[in-house]
Amino acid sequence: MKIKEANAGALTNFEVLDFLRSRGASKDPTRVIVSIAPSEFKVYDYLLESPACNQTKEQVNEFLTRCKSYKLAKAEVLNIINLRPSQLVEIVPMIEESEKRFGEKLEELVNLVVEVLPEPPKKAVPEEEKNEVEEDTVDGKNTDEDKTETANPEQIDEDQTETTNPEQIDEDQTEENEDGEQMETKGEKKNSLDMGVLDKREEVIQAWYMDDSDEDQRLPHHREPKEFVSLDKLAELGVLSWRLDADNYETDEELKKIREERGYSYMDFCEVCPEKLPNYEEKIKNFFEEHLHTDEEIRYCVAGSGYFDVRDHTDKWIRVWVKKGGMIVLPAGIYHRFTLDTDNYIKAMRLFVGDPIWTPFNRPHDHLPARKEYIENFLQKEGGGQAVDAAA
Ligand SMILES: CSCCC(=O)/C(O)=C/O
Ligand SMILES: [Fe+2]
Ligand code: NI
Repeated sequence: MKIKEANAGALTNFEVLDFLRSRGASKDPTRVIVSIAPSEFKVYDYLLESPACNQTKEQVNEFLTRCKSYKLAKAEVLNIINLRPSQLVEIVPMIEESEKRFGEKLEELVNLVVEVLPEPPKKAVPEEEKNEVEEDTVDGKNTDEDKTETANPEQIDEDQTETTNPEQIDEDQTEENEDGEQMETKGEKKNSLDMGVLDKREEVIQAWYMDDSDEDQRLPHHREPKEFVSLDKLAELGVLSWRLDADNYETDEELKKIREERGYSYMDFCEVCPEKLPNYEEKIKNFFEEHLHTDEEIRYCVAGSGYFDVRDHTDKWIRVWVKKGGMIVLPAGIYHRFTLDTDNYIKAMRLFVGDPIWTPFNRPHDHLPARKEYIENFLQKEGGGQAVDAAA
């Protein structure tokens, strides 16, 4: 993460801590190997004792999404995430005219904070200081009204279905993609509060590990507690994702660029619902049979939503929820399946390199070159975890 524009907006303490960790900051007492300045280590040590220490990107995203209905100011959201108020007396000083604006809903907001954001680390307070601390703070936490508790991050400068309207674009226009297909457009909004989520894709694409229940496939099937999977983790499995402007897909330059770079010359739409999809019941059943394709499966959700389930390195199911604006690429050879969610509707743009082949190869189909290549490229890579022999 590079901060290119100072004062572009404040980051949450969690983001600063995440950044420092990504650069190698750890509790390792020697602190000589990593290229972190002593002043940055001070920030790191401070943050380790703050609520940011136990937060995850998924939790912060969930909070950012769920607190939107309260129409809080950015500074208010920032303070809430950084300080994690767990009682009314703690949240009141963080919100301007809290009583007038929220009344009883303030309690709801506190409940949301407590539900979504984890408890901060317990401070080891020396006996003799205990009384003093209790006098100055509410519940052991500083609630100074004027203070926006951020770690001043600007200063860290570092360097087979029915189709409609099939379309074929000229394949010669396409170029080999070098890398960076996952990159966000440069010069966009830079911080989580502006974006509403830490990664704008995560507003329309979320992933989590599934439970083992046999209940209705259209239910979310979260584990208890929820175990979210980041989009970066999905990319390690070869699952790429973008957030695009689904209301303007005809003219969307970003989509055009992706299609050109990746050679997606073919395009059509697939609407999954009983009224629009012939042999609906049979198709729904087939989509949910675990299978692979010998080419990428590219789906861009332009309306509705649905679940694409993919297997991870250890053969566990990850559920990828794709909503309007979310586009994903499942690599050739990955075992996966698809189901509608309880809203029972999706309209997806299907893209393909050249003439489309939709054939699903139901598991097991491990002898196929596409499967072998997938294992080699994604499951046997360093840090890729235990590769799975699906034939077993
Ligand atoms: C939303 S597109 C229908 C699902 C599909 O085409 C497929 O291949 C799932 O694996
Ligand atoms: Fe598929
Ligand atoms: Ni398919």
